[in-house]
Amino acid sequence: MSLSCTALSVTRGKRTVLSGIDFALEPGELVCLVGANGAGKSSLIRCLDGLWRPGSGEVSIDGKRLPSLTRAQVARSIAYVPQAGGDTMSLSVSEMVTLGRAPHRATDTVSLRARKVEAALARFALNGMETRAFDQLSGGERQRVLLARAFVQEARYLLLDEPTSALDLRHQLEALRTVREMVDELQVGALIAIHDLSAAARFADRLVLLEQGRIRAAGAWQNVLTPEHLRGAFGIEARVGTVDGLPFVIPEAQG
Ligand SMILES: Nc1ncnc2c1ncn2[C@@H]1O[C@H](COP(=O)(O)OP(=O)(O)OP(=O)(O)O)[C@@H](O)[C@H]1O
Repeated sequence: MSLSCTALSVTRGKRTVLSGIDFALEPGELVCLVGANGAGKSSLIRCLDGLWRPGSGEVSIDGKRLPSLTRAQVARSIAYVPQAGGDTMSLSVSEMVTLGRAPHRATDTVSLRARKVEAALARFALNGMETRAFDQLSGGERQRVLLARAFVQEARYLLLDEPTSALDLRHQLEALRTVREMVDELQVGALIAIHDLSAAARFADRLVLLEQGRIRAAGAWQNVLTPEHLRGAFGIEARVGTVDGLPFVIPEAQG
């Protein structure tokens, strides 16, 4: 079982945004997708969720090719959290999170749905905010609501596009820990596009580094976050190491 793509290429306008991507995400693993602005991280996530059709190549969910699946079928397998700011519906926090149960409408009882939503609100520290309007929340609060909505969806695969970019340090750590727990306890597969390389190395089983629409490197963080790859993909010199077993990446002062 996996969420996978083979020989995926995407063109937008005259621009090739992804080229020859082979990738598979398996249940029970957390993969971080890293790369410079415009490298193609969001584009790959949109293709894997079926929101964008690739120009060539194919995407499969557990062996079934994407164009043959309905949106409802995709939603039972994949929970997608877009970059912050994409969602501006004027619903309450509790209504937004409840939307995550839509794929289970046929089998949910009212009380089961309420219990699941309540558990998700608690997990993302949203208790007491249930009646607040989503579009009046701060960026970080919105991200937590969108994570709770993905959590309650109980999909096998999670696609998270920069889910922690607006979170403060504590909530960032808690959100990534929660995703790690979901991966370990519930055996979901999670793909997270993220700019924080230290956090990526800390929480992911493996990293995929994109550069101009191609995979430049993939594997254990020690093999991906090398001086050569960081220079090539980001144009920086960086110090990479561990402190008490926790990985860090610190850019050097540029001359
Ligand atoms: N709708 C579009 N039309 C044309 N080009 C697009 C479109 N969406 C994205 N692109 C281009 O595709 C490339 C990849 O964009 P993408 O958003 O996937 O990058 P990213 O790695 O997620 O970047 P960031 O870190 O800034 O979020 C960029 O050059 C971008 O300008």
